[in-house]
Amino acid sequence: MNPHDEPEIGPLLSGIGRLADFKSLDEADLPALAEELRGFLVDAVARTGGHIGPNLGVVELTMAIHRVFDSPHDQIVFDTGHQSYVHKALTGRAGQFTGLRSRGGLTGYPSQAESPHDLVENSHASTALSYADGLAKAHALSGSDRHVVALVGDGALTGGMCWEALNNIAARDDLKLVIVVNDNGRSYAPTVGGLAKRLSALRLNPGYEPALRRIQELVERIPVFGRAAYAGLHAAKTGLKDALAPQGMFSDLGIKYVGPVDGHDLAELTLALERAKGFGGPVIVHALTEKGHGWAPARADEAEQMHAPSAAFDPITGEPVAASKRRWTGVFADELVAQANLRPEVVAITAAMPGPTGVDKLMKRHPERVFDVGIAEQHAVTSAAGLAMNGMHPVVAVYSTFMNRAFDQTVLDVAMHKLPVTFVLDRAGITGPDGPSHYGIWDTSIFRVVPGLRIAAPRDAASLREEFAEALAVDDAPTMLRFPTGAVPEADIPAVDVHEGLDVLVKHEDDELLVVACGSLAGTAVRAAELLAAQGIRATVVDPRWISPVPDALVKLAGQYPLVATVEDGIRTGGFGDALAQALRDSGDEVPLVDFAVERGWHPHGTRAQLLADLGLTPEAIAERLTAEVHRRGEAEAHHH
Ligand SMILES: Cc1ncc(C[n+]2csc(CCOP(=O)(O)OP(=O)(O)O)c2C)c(N)n1
Ligand SMILES: CC(=O)[C@@H](O)[C@H](O)COP(=O)(O)O
Ligand SMILES: [Mg+2]
Repeated sequence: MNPHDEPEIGPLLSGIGRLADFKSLDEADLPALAEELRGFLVDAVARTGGHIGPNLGVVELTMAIHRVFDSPHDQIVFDTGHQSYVHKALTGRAGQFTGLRSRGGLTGYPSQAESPHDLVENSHASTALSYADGLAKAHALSGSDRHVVALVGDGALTGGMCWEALNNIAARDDLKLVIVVNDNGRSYAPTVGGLAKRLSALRLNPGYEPALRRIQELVERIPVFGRAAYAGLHAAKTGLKDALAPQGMFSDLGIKYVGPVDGHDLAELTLALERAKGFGGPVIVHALTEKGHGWAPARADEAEQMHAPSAAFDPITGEPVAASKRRWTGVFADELVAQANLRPEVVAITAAMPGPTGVDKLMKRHPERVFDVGIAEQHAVTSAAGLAMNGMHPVVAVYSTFMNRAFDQTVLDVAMHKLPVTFVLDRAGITGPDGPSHYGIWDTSIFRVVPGLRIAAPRDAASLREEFAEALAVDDAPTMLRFPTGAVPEADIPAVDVHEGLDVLVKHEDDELLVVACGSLAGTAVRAAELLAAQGIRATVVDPRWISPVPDALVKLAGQYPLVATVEDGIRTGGFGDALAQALRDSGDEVPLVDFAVERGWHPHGTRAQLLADLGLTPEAIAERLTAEVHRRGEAEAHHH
C-alpha cells in the first residue's frame, strides 16, 4: 500500500473524470489502464474493506462493456451489484473510493444518487435478468434503439428468478438485450449444482475453446436455420457436445449464445460484445473469468476473502488489518456441530454461503449432512420441508434479509404442515456497510404472522446456545432464531432472576417502568436502565427470549406497569413492540407503551453503531426519551389531582 492516505490513482485513471474520457482513450492504452485499475482497487479496498475478489475479476469485462455500449443511453444492470467498483471508477468516481461503504461515501453497490450510469441498487442476487427483461420490453414498446446489458454471475444464475426471466426473454427475439454471464466458477464457495457442471465443462477443457470458436465463426456464415444443425452435427462428430453444453443449455431455450470467451482478454471480449450487440435480439455472452484476477495475496487461505466481502486488509499479505472478535456466527457454527453430534436428525442447508453463515464448520465434520443449494433461498426452505417430512430436522442458515424471499415457502410449505425446521437468521437487524437492501430488519414483522412459527432472539452466546437447543427440541412446528452481524458480547448478560420464563436482567422492587429487551439490544436496555436509575427512575428490564408469539407471562407482567418500553433491532411496524401492544389490548390491560425500533424508511449505509444512533437505539437516547415520558406522566398526574 502506498504510504499516502489516499489510494494511488495512475495517470490514465486520473484522466477519467467521466465515462466519455474512458471511451475516448486509445485502444493501445487500455491494457495499461486495466493494470492501473487493479492496483488502484487493491490499494483502495485494502483500506476500506469490500468485495475485492469479484471486482478484480471484472476489470476487462467492465471496460469492454463500456467500450461497446453507450451508457446511460444503453442501460447496464449489475446482478447483486457487488462487482460495480470498476464501473464506478470508469464513470468518474475513482477519487471517491476513500469513503467506500462508509457514511456519506460511495456505496458498495450501484447508487442512482451517485451517477446516471447506476440503475439497480438492490444487492440481492438473481434479479438482473428480470430487470433487463422489463427494461428491454419498454424499449421495444417505444421502438427505441437502446440496448440493455445485464452482467450476471454464475452464482446468481443458480437463483430461480434468473430462469423465470430467461423463460420470458427466450420468448422474444425483439429485445435488444445482451446477457453477459460472468463465469468464475464461484459464489463465495464453488458454484454448485448441475448448472455449474455444465458451465465448468468449458472452464476445465480449455482445449475446446479454439475449436468452439472455429465452429462459431463457421456457423456465423450459415443462414440461421442451418446454424443449430451444423453446430450440433459438428459438435457430435468432434465429440464436443459436452463443451457445447452451455450453448445447448441456453440455445435450447432459443437464446443465441456467444462464447466462451476469455473474460480477461479485452480484444476478444470487445469482439464478442460487438457481435452480440449486432444481433439486435437477446443473446448470451459467456465470459470465463477468475475472481481476484491479477492479485495473489501471500496467504493462500485468504482465498475466502477473494469471495466474501472483506474488512480492511494488508494489500500484500491479504491479512485482515484488525483482529476479529468472536462473532455471533462463530458461536452458532460451534453449537451447530455440537448439536449435530448429539442429534443425527439434524442437517443444515445454506444458500451458497457456507462460510459467512458458519455451516462450513459442520460441512467439514459431516459433509453428507450439509446441503449448499446455491443462491436459492426459496428452494432451500421447501427442500427443508421435504427433509423434515422424512424425519430430518433441517437447520436453514441464511441472512435475515435474504429470508424475505422465502416467506411463502415458510408459511405454506413448512408451517402449514407443522414441520420441525429451524431457521437461523444471521445478520438480523441493522448491518451497516452494505446499505438498506442488506439490513435484516423485516424478519420479526414478516414471520411473526406465520401460525405456529416461534421466534427466539438470543442476547448473548449462552442464550444463543440455549435457545438453539430449545428450537431443535421442537418437533411439531418451525422455529426461528435471529442474531446480528458482528461481535457477540464478550461477557454473557446474566439474568438476576427468572419470572415465569422471562429472564430478569435488572430488577427494582419499587419499580415504575418495565423495559422489555429483545435479543441483541438487551445490553443497550440494561445500560439505559442504569442511566435511568442515576436519574432516580427505577426500571426493571426483562428479556422474553422467545419473542413470538408474545409470552403470556410477559403480557400479564406488563399489564401491571404504568409504563412499558420495548427495545428491538427491527422494523417498528409489525415488530415485537406492536405485537406486545396488541396482546395487551386483547388482554384488556392496555398500558402506555413506548416501542424503540427501526422506523420505516431507506436508511443510508454507514456503520451499525452510526445507524443505531441515528435510530435512537442507544442507551442514552432510550434513557432520555423514557425520562421525559416519566416526567410528562408525573406532571399530568399532578395536574389531574
Ligand atoms: C438473494 C441473495 N442471497 C445471497 C447473497 C449473498 N451473496 C452476495 S455475492 C454472492 C455470490 C455471487 O456469486 P456470483 O453471482 O457468481 O458473482 P461473483 O461474486 O462470482 O462475481 C452471494 C451469495 C445475495 N447477495 N443475495
Ligand atoms: C453482496 C452480499 O450480499 C454479501 O457479500 C454481503 O456483502 C455480505 O456481507 P457480510 O458477510 O459482510 O455481512
Ligand atoms: Mg461467480
